[in-house]
Amino acid sequence: MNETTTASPSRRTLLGWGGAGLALGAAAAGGTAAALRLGDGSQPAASAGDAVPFHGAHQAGIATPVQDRLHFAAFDVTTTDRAALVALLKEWTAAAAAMTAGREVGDGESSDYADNAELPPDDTGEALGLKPSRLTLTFGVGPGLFEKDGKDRFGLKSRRPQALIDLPAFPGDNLDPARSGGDLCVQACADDPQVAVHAIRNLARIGMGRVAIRWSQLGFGKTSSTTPDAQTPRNMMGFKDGTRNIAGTETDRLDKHVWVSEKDGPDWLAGGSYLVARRIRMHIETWDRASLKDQEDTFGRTKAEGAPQGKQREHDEPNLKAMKDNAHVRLAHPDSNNGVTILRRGYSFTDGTDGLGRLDAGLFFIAYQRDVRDGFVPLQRRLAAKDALNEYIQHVGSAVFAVPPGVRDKDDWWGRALFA
Ligand SMILES: C=CC1=C(C)c2cc3[nH]c(cc4nc(cc5[nH]c(cc1n2)c(C)c5CCC(=O)O)C(CCC(=O)O)=C4C)c(C)c3C=C
Ligand SMILES: [Fe+2]
Repeated sequence: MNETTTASPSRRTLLGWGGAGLALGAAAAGGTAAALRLGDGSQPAASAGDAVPFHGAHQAGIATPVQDRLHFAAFDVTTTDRAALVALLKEWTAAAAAMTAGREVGDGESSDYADNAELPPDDTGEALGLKPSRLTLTFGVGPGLFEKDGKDRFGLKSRRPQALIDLPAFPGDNLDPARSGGDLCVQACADDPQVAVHAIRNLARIGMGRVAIRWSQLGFGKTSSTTPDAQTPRNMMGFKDGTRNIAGTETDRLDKHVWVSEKDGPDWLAGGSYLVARRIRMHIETWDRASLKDQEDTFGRTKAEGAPQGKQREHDEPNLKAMKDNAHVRLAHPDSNNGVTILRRGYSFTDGTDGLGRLDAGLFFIAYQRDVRDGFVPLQRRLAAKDALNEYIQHVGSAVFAVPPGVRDKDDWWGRALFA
């Protein structure tokens, strides 16, 4: 698994080192960043400025510790040329490896480093001087890449995973097509919002003429944790969110519930996962008028401590029968769903106010799973039918992506096995 490295030179420092910086960058691209940067083989301790290695068996940004900020982008592929798409994915991979290591895209931002001062710089520059900030870039492919309007656009139709279904409609959905779907996605997570936004902006810029951003979502205040020792974050409803999630260290549970195995197929996806994203709007003003008792009954947990109802401490084992029949946690718990378990990695969002003066705020829900047909779909069917939380939320955006395994080394690239 990808580990966080402690040495965290800023982008400018790396440039300042000149040749040394370039040599370090090349080594990072070879997958030895952690060892080189530490130099002593010791285990790294994560902190907010660090770099998370880009190369590995699985993509970073799934089981790796959750960062503070999100910029998620879904892209439409606008080119019809398979070779142009492949070239883009190679360029994206090189740029992603550089940015996650805290380096600039291509030759950099300023004309000092560009080949030709008459051209725009390779990097837009706003992350210059900022630390890597644990930036992870996680890449996925949507159903439309395989087939759209009955057309096999890139000769990939036969390679579509059976589990990459078009999600069914759920009761209560009010999905906006302009905030749903996408042929490709990139999930950028970082501890500094400017680093995450810079990454998506530069990928979009590289993709000009071949892809176009369909929709994107900024997120803050992570609403999940893959590191159970850390304090559990709270969502916009004021409740601890992520108490019972799969931890990044639980390799058995990750293998069982998150990573696609070789026998699941298809081959190109082994070691990858499936991502479901849902933009879930909260009716904040209604929630804020609900009594504490109603709020706690809605989730089946206490607000202050986050303990399951009838228990004292946050991490006490829930007694589902102590919760109301329609409590969110009771309905979502694996014991109520034949063991169904997903890895949640969502973020809060606030996108100003709507035309009626209400906050446009909520949860940008992200879940990773080994098969959406045994993960998000049955869970959401149950929640959509019965969840007390439905009084206060509405799903307004939706997308599903297959997330390939990790990029192995500097010769590998996002989607290589798919296009092979
Ligand atoms: C389809 C899956 C889920 C959706 C959609 C969903 C939306 C949603 N959840 C919260 C807040 C909380 N969820 C909590 C637990 C929880 N939620 C899901 C699944 C979905 N949630 C699961 C599988 C679980 C874990 C159940 C368990 O094993 O006990 C909690 C409790 C704390 C925790 O365990 O994380 C909160 C709080 C909101 C606000 C929301 C939509 C806006
Ligand atoms: Fe939930």
